[in-house]
Order: sequence, then C-alpha cells, then structure tokens
Amino acid sequence: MPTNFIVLTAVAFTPHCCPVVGRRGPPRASVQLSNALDAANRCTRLPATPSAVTLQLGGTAPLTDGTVHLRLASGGDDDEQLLVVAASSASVAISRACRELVREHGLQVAAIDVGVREEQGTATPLRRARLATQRWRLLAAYGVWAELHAANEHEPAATQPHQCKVLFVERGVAEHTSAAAAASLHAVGATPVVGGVVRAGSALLGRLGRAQLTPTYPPSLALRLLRYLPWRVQRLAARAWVQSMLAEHPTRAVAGEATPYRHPMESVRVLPLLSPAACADAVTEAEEYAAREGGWSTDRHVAYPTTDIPIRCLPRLEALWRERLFPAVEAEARTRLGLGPATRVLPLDVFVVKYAAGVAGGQTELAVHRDNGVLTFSLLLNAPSEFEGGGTYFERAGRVYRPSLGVGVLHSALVRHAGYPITRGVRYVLVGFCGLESPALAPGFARWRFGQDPPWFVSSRVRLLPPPRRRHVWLGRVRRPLLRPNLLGVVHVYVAPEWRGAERGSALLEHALRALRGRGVTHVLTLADDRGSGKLREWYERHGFVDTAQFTETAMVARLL
Ligand SMILES: O=C(O)CCC(=O)C(=O)O
Ligand SMILES: [Fe+2]
Repeated sequence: MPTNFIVLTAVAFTPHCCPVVGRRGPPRASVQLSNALDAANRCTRLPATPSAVTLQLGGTAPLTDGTVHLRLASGGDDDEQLLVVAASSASVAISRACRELVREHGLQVAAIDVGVREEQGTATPLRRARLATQRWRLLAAYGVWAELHAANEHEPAATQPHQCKVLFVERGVAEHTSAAAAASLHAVGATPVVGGVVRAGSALLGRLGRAQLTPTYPPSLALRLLRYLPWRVQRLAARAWVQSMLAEHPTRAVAGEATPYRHPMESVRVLPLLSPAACADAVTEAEEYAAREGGWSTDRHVAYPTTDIPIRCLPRLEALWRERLFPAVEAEARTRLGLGPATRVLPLDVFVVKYAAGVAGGQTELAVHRDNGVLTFSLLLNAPSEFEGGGTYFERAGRVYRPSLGVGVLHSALVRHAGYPITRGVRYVLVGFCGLESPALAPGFARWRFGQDPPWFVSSRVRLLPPPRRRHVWLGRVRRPLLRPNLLGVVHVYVAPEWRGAERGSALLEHALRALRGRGVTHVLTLADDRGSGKLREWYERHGFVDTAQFTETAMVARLL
C-alpha cells in the first residue's frame, strides 16, 4: 500500500520579516520565536496521529517517517534572512484541523515545518541545495501573496501582505527521506526529489561558466580544459552561470520603490526607460505599419508565436532602441553579470508585441516558455489602465510583474515565464532577446538559440489560472483523495479580522482562492471566528466555504478542485 506523506507549512507574512513587503522595521524575531514556541508547546498536547507523531523543537534532524518535525527559525542577519515565521494560536488550530484531515484520509504527517533558517554563509553545498529547495516552498506561499498584491495594484490597501497568512499542507510524495523538499517542489510544479541535485549541479556549472565568461578570473586547469569541450557544454555552463548571477542580485518590483526585493528566485530587474510620449509614438508607429502592410505578423516565432512587428520595420523605434534603449539594457546586463570589456551583449531579435482581448484572432496571452538567447528584455508601451490582467509571469517565483508605462523588465531568457492573460483592452510590449559574445566563448555561443534541441530547452504549456468553479463539496464527504493517494493540497488562508465580511476582504479572499486553485490546491481552510451573529459564517459561505465543526468549532473549509 502506498504511503502518504504531507508537509504542513505555516507561513506568516509580517511586515518586518517578509523580504517582499518592503517595510522592514526592527527585527522582532525573538517575539516571533516565543510565539512559535508557545504554539509548539500547545501542539505537543495534541493527541498523536495513528502514525505515532513525535515533535522535535528547533531540531535539525532529518525528517523521518511518521515524525512531526517543527523547525523554528529565529533569524540571523536581517538582510540575509529569508523568512521568520510566527505561529499564532490560529495557526495551531489550523494545524489541528489539518491533522484531522490527515487522519481522515489515512495520511501520515511527515513534517510541520515552520520557517527556514538562512545559513548560506556556513552551509555545505549539499545543505545549501536543501535550503534552496526549502525556499521554493516558501515561494509557493509567497507567490500567492504576490498575486494578491499584483491583482490589486490599483488599490494596494486591499492586500496588505501581512493580512495574508498561508498554511500549506503540501502535496504528498512517496520518497519520504526528502518529503519536505519534494513537497515544496511539488507546490511550485517542479520535479520532486531531484530538485536539490539539479540545483547543486547547476551551481557547479555556474562556477565553471563564470570562469569561462569573465576572462579576468584566472581559470583553473580544469576550466581551461572546459573550453576545449563542445560549445554546447560551454553554453550549458553559461546558462547556469547567467541564471545564478541574476539570481544573486537584489531586484526591485517597481522602479523607485524604496526597498529592494531580496529573493534569490526573483531574478528580474526593473528599469524605467522610456517617457510616455516615446511609448505612445512607438505604438503609433507599429499600428501605422500594421495598417499599411496588412496587419501584425503571427508566425515569426515557431514554438511560442507572438503577434508582433520586428523593430527593423519601425525606423523611429529602431533609432530609439539603438541610441537609448539598448545601451541602457546593455549597461544593466554588464553590471548585473559583471561582464568584462571583451564580452559583448548582442541583440538577437527585438520586436513589438500586441495583446488584444475581445478581438477575433487577438492574442491574449503567451504560454510559459523560455526565450532565445541569454537575456530577455520587455518594456510596457501603453498605460496599465488600458488593459486588465497582463504582465510578465514568472513561473517559479509564481508572480506577475506589472511594470508601469515605459518601464522595462530584464530577466534571464532561461527563466520560465509567460505573457499573463489580459481580460480587457490592448497591451503593447517591446520585447528583446540578447545573446553574449566573448573571446572566451566558442563562436557558436553568440548565435545561441533555443530550438528543437537539446531537449532540456523544451518548455511545456501550463495552465495559468483556470476559471473558477462554483461547485463546493463538504470536506467530510470528499473521497477523491483516497482514490488518488499521495495527492493532497490544503492551504489555510487567514483573513485578518478587520477585513472579514468587508468588500475588500472579499476581494482578498477571491484572489487568494483563485491563485491557490491555479496551484492545484484542493482544499482551503479558514477560521470563521464568528462571535455568534452568524454573519461571518455567511460571508465565508458566500465564498464557497462550508462549516466544518468536526475539525474545530470555528473552522470552515472550501473545496477548490
Ligand atoms: O508579454 C510579456 O510580458 C512577455 C513576452 C515574452 O515573454 C516574449 O515575447 O517572449
Ligand atoms: Fe519570453
């Protein structure tokens, strides 16, 4: 009989500890730690599940079958700290509810993992690889927050990140030794178990690639030999290197915002580049060309075609690109990647893309893909108010970048990304793919393109946000997980009391549910905390929740899939 494992992860977004919030105050790690300890103590008094749950506090022992492992992170260097998690009494009640769920479905609890300690400085490569996989799990939660935030950019107050607390019961995996890591990978759609290995491998290749690409580093003998290997091997190394270099640097979600984003997966730079007038002129020129020449082309890219016009057909925009835009993009790439003077950045393909909703034959989205070349640049050419949705979606980070007018987004061409669907209006983007040329690289590198081979370039089409389904079923009667062992995704959504029952709370909840559904989460739990009027319960019911007193008095649950 297959063994089921799940991982419970509580993640609280609080302004002082979450690296994405941008309002980091004094660290309050000790307060959080004592809260978490308090919660943990209460956990110990919970009846053990049939799999003989034991609880370890603050331990770092490897996860073992049937063990509840509670890891508490107290933080470290504030800048380096990924996330410190506070477990509140609500989280404890939710853990209890999850545990009941686990019991009902005959699952075993593999881990309750609260927080991750960032140990990059001292950790061994293997440990670092494991930390990287742990970060991915946090990203799943973080991605939900980011989507909430992005969805409400016009009304930021509606989605104060610290109002959103997410508790994951992630998808189970059969390989219990790496249950926590694998479940985190599952949550972000990556391949379980091998993720850490892949990551470690790419870090190694990255180191090789760095020496290859920056001749100022004296290469070791092994690295000198590498350049005699086929250029595709060099390309692989450089690919990992570019990825790792981009990943190491802080990024900003919105140009000019006070606090940089410091997440390693946010390998994205945002640059303000063009004035509104210049953007408007670019759109006019593209539309004039399309009217004159019989429309926009839709077949220039084979695998992931865009509705576009290449910049060589648009002389005014091309001049602007040559004189102003490309130098800025190149300078940014040089700084970010530490390119030596002998390395050139080469524009490979630059074009204006048009997304149009509600128009026959109009493109509304671009599926998740990688681009040709090493670096991708995209710049919004019309005002965000002219369309709904849209933005550049980064799959692994689970977030959508929605830059302002004239702001460019620079990222590795190798990061899987997408043109997020627009639901109204028209969105114009200037997109550019760039390669690198260096004497340290084999000549083929400068023409680097993603094509039919090698197979590791192949990207798959993924669903972004499936349409909401209205059917909700009593959790107690749900039997499907039993038919599909090892699959279960439960998230606790915490809506802060002042948002409950209110319109803005509704928006928050709806976006959260949609985002979670899009990630394959099957059930959402929440605490109604109704003080007797019944109004709050009604509010949750309107959002598809049903009362489930069998868990805790106040728990309510919605089934998403
Ligand atoms: O629409 C976007 O923001 C992304 C476009 C893109 O990724 C591409 O054209 O390759
Ligand atoms: Fe792309």
